[in-house]
Amino acid sequence: HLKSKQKVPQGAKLPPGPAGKPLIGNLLDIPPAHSWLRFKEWADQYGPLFRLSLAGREHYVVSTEKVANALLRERGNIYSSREQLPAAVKLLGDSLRPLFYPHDDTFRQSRRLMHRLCKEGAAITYQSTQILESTRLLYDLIRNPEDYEGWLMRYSSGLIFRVGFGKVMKDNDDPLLKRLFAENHQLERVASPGAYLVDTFPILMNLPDWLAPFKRELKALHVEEQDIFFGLHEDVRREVQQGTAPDCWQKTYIEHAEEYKLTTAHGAYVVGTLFEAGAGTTAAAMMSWLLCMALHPDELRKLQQQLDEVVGNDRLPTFDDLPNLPRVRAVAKETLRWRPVTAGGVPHLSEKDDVYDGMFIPAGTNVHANQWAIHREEALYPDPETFKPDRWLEPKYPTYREPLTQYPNLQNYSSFGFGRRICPGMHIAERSLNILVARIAWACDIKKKTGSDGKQVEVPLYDYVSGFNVQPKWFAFDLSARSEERWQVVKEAYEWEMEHDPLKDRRGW
Ligand code: HEM
Repeated sequence: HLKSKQKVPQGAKLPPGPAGKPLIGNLLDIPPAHSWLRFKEWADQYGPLFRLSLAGREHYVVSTEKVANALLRERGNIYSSREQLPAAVKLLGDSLRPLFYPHDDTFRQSRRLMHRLCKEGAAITYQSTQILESTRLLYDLIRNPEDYEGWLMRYSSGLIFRVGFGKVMKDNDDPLLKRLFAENHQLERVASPGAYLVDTFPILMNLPDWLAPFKRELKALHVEEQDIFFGLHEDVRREVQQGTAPDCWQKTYIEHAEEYKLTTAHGAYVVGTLFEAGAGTTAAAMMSWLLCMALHPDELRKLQQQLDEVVGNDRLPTFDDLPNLPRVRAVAKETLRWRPVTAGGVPHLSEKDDVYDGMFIPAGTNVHANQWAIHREEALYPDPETFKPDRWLEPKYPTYREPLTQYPNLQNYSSFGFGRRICPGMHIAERSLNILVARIAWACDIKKKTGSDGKQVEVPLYDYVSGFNVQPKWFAFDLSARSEERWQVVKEAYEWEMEHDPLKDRRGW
């Protein structure tokens, strides 16, 4: 049903775009990494909706919030599918259903389950876990700032470990965590179109296994993924039977399974997906925030000033402080604008022929909402290359909104996608980013390093890893407690949290 009639209707035309080569189209014009930068240049040249053709497949790139909302949100009945990569689908088949077929009941039930676990009312109940894990983060970050990537990963995955499975992550070299990340890394590779040649040339799929090593690789990958998710699910199921399971997503699912018409494998997969989608993204956003602070000491100072006024010197910020900390929320929001985590957007697939603003969009088009460009639209974000939290705080900017006790917030922000596919973890992510920004800025100074020659060691503006989650490559900067008193506050909070940890007897240390 995805086949377009491919005839451009009368009065409409195809959108503009760079000219391609015969057969392969624009395939070779797309840089293998950081493609959103090239896409932004093309948007400047061709406008907010331009067309690429990749080996016979249509890829349209959207570069303003207006067009993204008009298509992906307002016409969500057409634009809510995902491309089913032939390599993945042929080999993995049914197990991908929860996330791929928007008109299939499995998809609806999966999103319903995710909503139950992650909606705002639920997210509020995870705040105490965010307080606990953020206190652990501070305690270790101050003692060993060089390993900031590891501590942020432990925070974001440790949070989901606790609320998702009732398990505690000890260190950032937890063996299960390593397995999950190795797996996640592979999955991102498989999920990026073109990673497997077979997605570009489906005919390769017909090769026998011995000529097609990628087939074995994919199968092994999926077996490992199922194995991990199923293992976690089984652990919780056993505990539910024994009456010892702590409250967690798996337990909620197991106890209410009959309300969701999902197979056990799909249910386990849905909860596993929340982990896969939520851990790396949150950590990546915070790595970019550290970069922003190292680059903008004046912004960190303003942030600390507000924190000192609202919170004082004697205690760490809590969730109750956040309505009074608009600058914390503005800084988090501006970080996601300036260095978006899913920079090129997560593509949606259209399922019906459509016309927008006189331009024809055939069924089966991959629509990319390029956040890098969306967040740099001059009219909305004047001086877009400048990191400027004030644009969310001062009435003279187009993005300002009243009242400051509520705005800025991250709800419906383009960073979290659009319409029926909008990030279900948004409420949890928003709380994580806000509380981490508040607590790290309250407790720590962040600045560029001074080299042995007495000069500042520069921090690169944009030296990012290539991959699905966009995070700065490890960089050198100084982080330390703002004072001995504040370090004492952190230590005491840490001891209190460890003592009152509801999963204390499950920690194993
Ligand atoms: C800073 C943190 C995060 C960012 C920037 C982010 C961003 C996104 C984006 C852009 C999408 C695609 C939306 C679309 O297709 O229109 C997405 C999907 C998703 N996110 Fe997040 N996310 C974050 C954190 C989280 C967390 C904490 C969770 C889980 C607790 C989560 C779970 C998911 C899931 C399961 C999907 C797939 C939804 C679907 O395809 O239907 N995310 N996220």
